[in-house]
Amino acid sequence: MPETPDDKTTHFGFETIREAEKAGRVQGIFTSVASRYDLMNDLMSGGLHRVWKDAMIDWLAPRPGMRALDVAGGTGDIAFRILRRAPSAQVTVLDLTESMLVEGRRRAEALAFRDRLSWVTADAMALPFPDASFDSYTISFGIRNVTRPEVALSEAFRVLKRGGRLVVLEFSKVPVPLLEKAYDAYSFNVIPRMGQAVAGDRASYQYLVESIRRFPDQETFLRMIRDAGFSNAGYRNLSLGVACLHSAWKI
Ligand SMILES: C[S@@+](CC[C@H](N)C(=O)[O-])C[C@H]1O[C@@H](n2cnc3c(N)ncnc32)[C@H](O)[C@@H]1O
Repeated sequence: MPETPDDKTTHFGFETIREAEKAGRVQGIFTSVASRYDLMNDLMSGGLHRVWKDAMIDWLAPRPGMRALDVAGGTGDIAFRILRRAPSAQVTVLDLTESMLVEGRRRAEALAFRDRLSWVTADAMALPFPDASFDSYTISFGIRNVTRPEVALSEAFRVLKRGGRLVVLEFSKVPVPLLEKAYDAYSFNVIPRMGQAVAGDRASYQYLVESIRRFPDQETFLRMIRDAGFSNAGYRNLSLGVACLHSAWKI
């Protein structure tokens, strides 16, 4: 029997669900965690997410006056870092979850460059921008939540100008078996409990660790980036592969 769009399935953590349900479920998770999101990031990663995000910006090397798009930009961490390096840039922060952007706008109120930010609620799979609109496209800890990452990547390619740059920060695979075991033990035993204790929400953090396990490894994701049309693609592991930066160009 032919597959209809409604029959298509995807993963929500370790659960198999219909594709059409995923965005709503993901939105529910991030609506629930929005007010504790930044605190939980520091607690879960021991502050390491800041080092990884700084490494992302180092590799991106923001330029004065650039037009930057930060997809799944949440509470603004990447956008703020771009503007600290290049205060004359224009940064659009796009996210599926309005509550995450509300937190981001609240954080931005105290910042000198707040007028250089714009905030857009939309899905990474259907960007509300014309072709060739941006010099850079960043997505940090967002792509694994998207229902069809390959669609998000082709949208990234479409909205970038020629010469534009893609940089993706995401959790990845630790290639050392013993370390991977220790990391798994921490992820599955500690993080959901921490989520319960700090944010009163175990299920969202269980989803977080499961979604990390399901995301493609470094080489597979590199192929997906090339398949979307990008050139000069490469990656750098961070903290032994716990996280990874992928970079590529539209030429
Ligand atoms: C783990 S947070 C990352 C936030 C921020 N980029 C950071 O690094 O701190 C993931 C974000 O992805 C957003 N998101 C998930 N699916 C999305 C989609 N399809 N399109 C746009 N944003 C999405 C969520 O709403 C959430 O704000």
